Amino acid sequence: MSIQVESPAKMAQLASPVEIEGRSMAILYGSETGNAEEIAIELEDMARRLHFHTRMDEMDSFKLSDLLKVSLVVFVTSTTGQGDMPTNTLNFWKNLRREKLNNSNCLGPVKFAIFGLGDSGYRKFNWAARKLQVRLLQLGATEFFRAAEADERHNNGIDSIYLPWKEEFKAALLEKYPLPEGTAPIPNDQLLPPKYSVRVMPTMEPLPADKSATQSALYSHVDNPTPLSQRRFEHNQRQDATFPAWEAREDQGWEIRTGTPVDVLDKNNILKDHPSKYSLETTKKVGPRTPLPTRLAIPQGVFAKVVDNARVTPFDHWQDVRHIVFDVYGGEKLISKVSDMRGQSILSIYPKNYPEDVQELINLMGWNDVADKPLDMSNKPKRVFDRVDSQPSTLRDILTDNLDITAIPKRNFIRELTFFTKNRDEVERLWEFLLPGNEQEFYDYTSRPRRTILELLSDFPGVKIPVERVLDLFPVIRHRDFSVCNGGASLTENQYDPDAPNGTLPVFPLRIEILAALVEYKTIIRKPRQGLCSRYLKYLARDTPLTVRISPSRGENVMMPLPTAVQRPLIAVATGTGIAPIRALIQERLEYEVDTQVGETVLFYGGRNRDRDYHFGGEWEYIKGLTVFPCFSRDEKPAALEKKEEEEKKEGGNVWEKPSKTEEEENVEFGIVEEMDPDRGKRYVQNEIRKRAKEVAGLMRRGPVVAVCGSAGKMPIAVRKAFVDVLVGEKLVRDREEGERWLGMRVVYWEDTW
Ligand SMILES: Cc1cc2nc3c(=O)[nH]c(=O)nc-3n(C[C@H](O)[C@H](O)[C@H](O)COP(=O)(O)O)c2cc1C
Repeated sequence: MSIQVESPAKMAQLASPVEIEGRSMAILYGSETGNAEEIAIELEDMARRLHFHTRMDEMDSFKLSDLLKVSLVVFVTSTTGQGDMPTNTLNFWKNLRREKLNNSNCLGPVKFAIFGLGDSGYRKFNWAARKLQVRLLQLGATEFFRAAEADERHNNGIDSIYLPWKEEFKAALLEKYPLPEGTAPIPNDQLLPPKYSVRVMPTMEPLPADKSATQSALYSHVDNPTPLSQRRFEHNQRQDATFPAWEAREDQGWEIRTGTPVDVLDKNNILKDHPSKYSLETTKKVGPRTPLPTRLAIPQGVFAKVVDNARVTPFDHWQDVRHIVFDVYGGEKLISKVSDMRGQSILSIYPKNYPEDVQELINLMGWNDVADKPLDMSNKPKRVFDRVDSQPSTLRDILTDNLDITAIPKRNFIRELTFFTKNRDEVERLWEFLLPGNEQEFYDYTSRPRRTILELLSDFPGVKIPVERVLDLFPVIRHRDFSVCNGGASLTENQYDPDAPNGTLPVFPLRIEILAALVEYKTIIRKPRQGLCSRYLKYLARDTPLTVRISPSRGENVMMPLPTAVQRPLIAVATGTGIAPIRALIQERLEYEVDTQVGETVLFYGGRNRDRDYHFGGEWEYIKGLTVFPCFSRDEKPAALEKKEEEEKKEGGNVWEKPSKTEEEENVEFGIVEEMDPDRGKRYVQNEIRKRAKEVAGLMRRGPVVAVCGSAGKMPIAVRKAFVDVLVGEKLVRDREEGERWLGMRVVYWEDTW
């Protein structure tokens, strides 16, 4: 295939869309982890090439009245929670649902199209897109093109539906909005002008080379209270300053020990279901250099300081779960806001890239001369935050704080790279990934092994991205949300607010705790995979300052334990780190004990092994009115399991076994089928609920609050079925249908799963 390549030097000759009256498009997205945003970016690129004047933004940044100002609106939204709208659509959605708009036909002139992203493993498949579509039609808007519902479970994921939809959509646009004579669509192999503007300002001298090294060394340890981690702490001095020598040595370590690497990590839950295959065996003795603890000017952000960062799972356990404690300085306002959230709050953390990764990218791109000079960013994405110190950001700063250089590369990114290499072989190889019919190759190279942008760029050394394009090309780092796991507005001893001017009164910081399961695993790529946030949290040291955000639990069915709800019994079901919001709820209820009769609490906790993942298990016996039924799926047959894991190890851990059980058998074991014998399956929470039918039915009669937290997928479905089984079995209702109605009307049923 031969492709005409623009050399970077000729970048000024860009193909610009022409202005055509009555040809404008808004592309509005709702996204939690970036998939919908990525599609919105692609659709905008397509629309610009068809000479539409475009505006692409999160739904929440768009006013309802602005919908009337464009020729077309394309909505791209994922579904989150249990059929919920994504967080960055909630304001827009609230406005759209205002009662006074009913029957107003206020969106009469609006033409729209919707693309939904979902996962058919969830009961409410693509509900966000469906709800949005229904409401827009109710308000008089017209659907310009058929809606699509992409399913992540499809063979090629979202693309299976998206790619053909996009082609049809493009054809419909050209048909209904024909271009004037003499104007043709801009072909895909011509570069469009950048959307954002970045310019290196030549004035500032580069920072001294060792400045960042000295400062970050102060923060390069994990502070754990356990004796083992104490030993780690003592050894945790940087031993080798020249990346990547030390880490690379460590990485080779695990590969030699485990034999052949693993090549498949493409199924949900695979890591959890086959921990011995994918988890890393060693714990590193030396942590990498951590990013500078500079704080970011995040809107509604508050200042926080790390108080503790303790691993709560044993070191030889496959999963590193952290209990991380922060002091948050938000003053009276924050304290009252958190009290209002009543044990259901979310802490958002903004992770950063590590200095060695940033330096590697700078080397690869040849940016060493400009990396530490200030940038003029007159137009930048909203989520590119400045640092609090108000110095102009440098390229190194934004690569550290804002741009996700270790994300899995998406199609847009690869397509743009074709413009920035002079090497024709590279251009052809990059294009190969993008050609129709090559979706599998693209997936095998990117998502399957979880290859990062940085790794892709080192596979294509001819690619040199101009600094002016960085904001257009790299995805922006997304914050990660964690359920706060302590309740009550717990204040710590008075301290001085580090942000306040000298001489002001001491403040009481708010203590906020989270339980974070770090994502670390191996694939065919030699270097272990680590989530960006996991890596950041793993080495987050005591006293590290950072900016965080605290917000109420999302979703439309958030259950607030208001005083009346507190008097009801609570049936809590938690698996693994799902215990975090439940612990917060339990602690929050205790706050009411002084002047209210708090209802009793029953907790069904599900884990694998009592001695490995019974998070906070030691705390329960001290809580009045709480009964706990812990169940551990792997404690029952340790010998058999050990044997199986040994066998997996001998095979080198690289063979993806077909499940030995059929879906139906798995469902029986998992308690999803009706009328099963609770003693037949493993010790899962749903089986335990059936086993305790009498106690559960007793609580059900009293209109309890039911809270189910943990992994999404089969667990919440199985648990709900178990509750219905109990209602039927204990003759509270005649049949399952009535049981479902009971749960809907007589119980406050809250799910928080992920
Ligand atoms: C915590 C969580 C909850 C989800 N809930 C649903 C759901 O209720 N219905 C659905 O169809 N998909 C659900 N999904 C699947 C997402 O919609 C899907 O992964 C999508 O690609 C995410 O796109 P985003 O990155 O733009 O948010 C859920 C995914 C997660 C992680």
